Amino acid sequence: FSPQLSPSSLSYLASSSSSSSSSSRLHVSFKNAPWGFESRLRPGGRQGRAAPLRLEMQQKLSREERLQTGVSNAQYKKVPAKRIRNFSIIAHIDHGKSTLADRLLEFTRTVPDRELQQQFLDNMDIERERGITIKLQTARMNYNYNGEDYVLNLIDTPGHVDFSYEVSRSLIACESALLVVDASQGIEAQTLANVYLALDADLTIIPVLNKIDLPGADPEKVKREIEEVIGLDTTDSVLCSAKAGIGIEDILKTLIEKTPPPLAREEEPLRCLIFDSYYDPYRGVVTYFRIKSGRIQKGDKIRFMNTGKSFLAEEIGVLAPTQQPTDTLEAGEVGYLIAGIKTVEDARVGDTITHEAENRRAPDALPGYAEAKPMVWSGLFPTDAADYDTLRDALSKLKLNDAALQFEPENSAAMGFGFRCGFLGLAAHGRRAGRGPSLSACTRLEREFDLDLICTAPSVVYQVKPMKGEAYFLSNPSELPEPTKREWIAEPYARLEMITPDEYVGPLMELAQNRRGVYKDMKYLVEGRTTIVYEMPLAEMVTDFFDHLKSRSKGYASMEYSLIEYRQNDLVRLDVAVNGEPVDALSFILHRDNAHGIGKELCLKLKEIIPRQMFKVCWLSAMVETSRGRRNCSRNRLRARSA
Ligand SMILES: Nc1nc2c(ncn2[C@@H]2O[C@H](COP(=O)(O)OP(=O)(O)OP(=O)(O)O)[C@@H](O)[C@H]2O)c(=O)[nH]1
Repeated sequence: FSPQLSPSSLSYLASSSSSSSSSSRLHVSFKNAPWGFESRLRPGGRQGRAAPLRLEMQQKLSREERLQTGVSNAQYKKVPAKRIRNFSIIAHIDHGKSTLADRLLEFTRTVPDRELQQQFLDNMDIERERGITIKLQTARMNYNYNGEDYVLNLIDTPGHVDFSYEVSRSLIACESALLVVDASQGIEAQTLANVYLALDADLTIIPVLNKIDLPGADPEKVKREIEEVIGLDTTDSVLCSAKAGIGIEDILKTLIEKTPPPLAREEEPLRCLIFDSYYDPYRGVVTYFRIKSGRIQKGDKIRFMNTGKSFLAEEIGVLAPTQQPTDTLEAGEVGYLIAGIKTVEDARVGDTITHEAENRRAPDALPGYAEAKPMVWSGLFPTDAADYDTLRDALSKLKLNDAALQFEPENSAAMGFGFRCGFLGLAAHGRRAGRGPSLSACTRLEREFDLDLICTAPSVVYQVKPMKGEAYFLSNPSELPEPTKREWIAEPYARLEMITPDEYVGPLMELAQNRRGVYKDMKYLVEGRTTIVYEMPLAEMVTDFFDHLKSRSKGYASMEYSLIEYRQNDLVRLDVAVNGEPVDALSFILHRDNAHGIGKELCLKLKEIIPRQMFKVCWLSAMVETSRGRRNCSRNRLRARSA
């Protein structure tokens, strides 16, 4: 323990899987430690006996230090375009994408020591703890095959559907994709969604059947499933175990032989596709790009074609996987750019970089650019009002790194001052743990900025047509005009695809039906699995749909969704009043048919949660709009117990 560490700089997270198990662990991380180290406290004694804690300390090294240890093959080598292979790894969550990426880096000796940091590519703490990839990371590998030097650019994609636009941009930057499927589980919903994106991007798909070391693995069955459901030929598929390091060389060989090399278009005007960007506090925004045509040089004056902003290319280079500056990069290569950009909003994923000079400028941008818009909104309030400024600064900092994050001040009589924040989507990694959609952002705020926050229930963006004027989008339910002042409300619908073992089809259909789902399609897959398609309001999915899906299917079903359109519905606003005063932060919009039941349930919950007082403090009621005004929906008002 370093003397600089005060108790307040120490935060810990206890994660004990079961109290009786000797594997229960206490994770301790030191916030202000000079070179951040992690320690694990493990019960040292036998099961069930109170015993002194044993302390294991593992010093974490920085990336650079890590690369200096052991032998590395990461030095920048220029090779002609015909010996470059740009590829991605696509998979359903937990099918082993990051583990495989790790193994590839290790096998090509790009990252020398595997023990030092597992899953090099998932480099954020939260991701490592949860084992989920949030941000893209790319890595350049040198590999000698048949006596020739090849460069393999791995573009890691985010695993979750919320990032499907980012996934699609990463895929466009590649020529092939390794489709990793868990050989003990088979195809899952996200496998299909990712394959469709890869097919849209015209990629060569190489099936990789992972986890063949597991006793339950049945690669032949999964191959049949891939052929029948996706229609891919599996003759060239590779069997591997990323964990045990089996089949890695075969993957590299297949990758080199099957992936088409990028087109050599050095003489055409410069066009680089941005597939990722992040904010570095010391260097500004770092942009990752793939050069589709032309050549970029350090010191070039460049232009981002969709935002119209111009910058000077102060530094360009490759990611091997640490940044290695170079002077020039040519068509087919993947690299990074530092150009004094202040926020990631100026270097958006999907934008095209070209030269600023008119005679060198590309005539048109690469297709497919879109601006990421937040789909799920939630209120964030600091539990201590004095933290309001810290929260605002923290959100501004997060925004530097997340172009889709939006926030605006919100003032609630009950909660005080806070912010209404918009996030990209449902973020299954949050729901997995049974928490709200903003978990990832919330956890980061709490962890990195030492804040204690209250997050309100998530809501979606509605479309409202007032009696006078144009329809507009509304993210804050408390701003919904009165029933007499509006014509209609529309809500976003998503196409939902669930894959499940046959025996859970009934419970899952019932779940979808209860959530206002409209049945669309059902198909039988290979050996006892079924895919069911519904169209469902997004609002019905944002809260706990995923948890219910998992519990009704005992964890076996998987889901995937994509937004389709806005549809008008009989929607109303439900206000919650405590002691007669409506609490605006608790307002939400829902279907009229559900209003009574949900309002009543909410009142009962609040009755339990609100602490008892020495005097008659409140009655709780949920009020629902009717065309004539408001109606109290919990008929027998629930009286909170007075002392
Ligand atoms: N037995 C076995 N386990 C594996 C293998 N590959 C990965 N795993 C385990 O599967 C789990 C998930 O692996 P990840 O590599 O994190 O999966 P991922 O697809 O990157 O997951 P996300 O980042 O959440 O999308 C981890 O516990 C791995 O140790 C394998 O070949 N065999």
